[in-house]
Amino acid sequence: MTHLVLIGLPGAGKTTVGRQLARRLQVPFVDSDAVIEERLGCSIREFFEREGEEPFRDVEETVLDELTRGEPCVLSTGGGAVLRPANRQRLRARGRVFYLRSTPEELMRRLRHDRTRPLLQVADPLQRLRELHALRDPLYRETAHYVIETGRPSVATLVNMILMQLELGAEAARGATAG
Ligand SMILES: Nc1ncnc2c1ncn2[C@@H]1O[C@H](COP(=O)(O)OP(=O)(O)O)[C@@H](O)[C@H]1O
Ligand SMILES: O=C(O)C1=C[C@@H](OP(=O)(O)O)[C@@H](O)[C@H](O)C1
Ligand SMILES: [Mg+2]
Repeated sequence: MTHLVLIGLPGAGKTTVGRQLARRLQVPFVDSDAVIEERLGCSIREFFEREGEEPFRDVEETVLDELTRGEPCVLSTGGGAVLRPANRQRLRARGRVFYLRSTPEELMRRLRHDRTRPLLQVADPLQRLRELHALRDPLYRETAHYVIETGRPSVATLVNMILMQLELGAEAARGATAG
């Protein structure tokens, strides 16, 4: 078992799907944002407002490095985990990475009433999600081993889709060894 890493924009379902996936596999679940908040002693939103984005990214890089060296787990990341090249390389090299992909419109529907996402506390959050999508979609794709479209499927179906991809990957590896 290696680290199973979930990446994607805010609202993609990284935390929700990750928790269920870990339960199904009976492995530990870690959300890097929760670890960061514990370390900061305050919410990410408060830290963003007080210190700005770069100090947050520094802590995020350290935490992601530590977690991907540690015990294998399902690791749900924050939406900006792919911004730094070092993070992209480490996540891809140390785990199997799943990009939970969605449209900005669907993400907006999910996060309409959510006030915990610092990057979306702007006058036009849908426009912000569109910008983030345009900027980051190539970075998520570069980092991921698998892309999972999350528009319609329920959380339980998404978990099954991920498990199926893992099983197919394991079969292909067995076939390569046998052949
Ligand atoms: N596949 C899905 N279908 C419908 N709602 C979802 C789905 N995945 C997540 N959600 C909902 O969207 C919101 C954001 O999910 P969350 O797991 O916090 O996303 P992330 O960690 O990627 O930012 C939550 O209210 C969650 O219940
Ligand atoms: O997209 C981003 O840059 C961020 C996403 C957040 O996590 P979620 O993707 O779980 O909202 C959190 O890490 C921080 O607010 C920054
Ligand atoms: Mg999350």
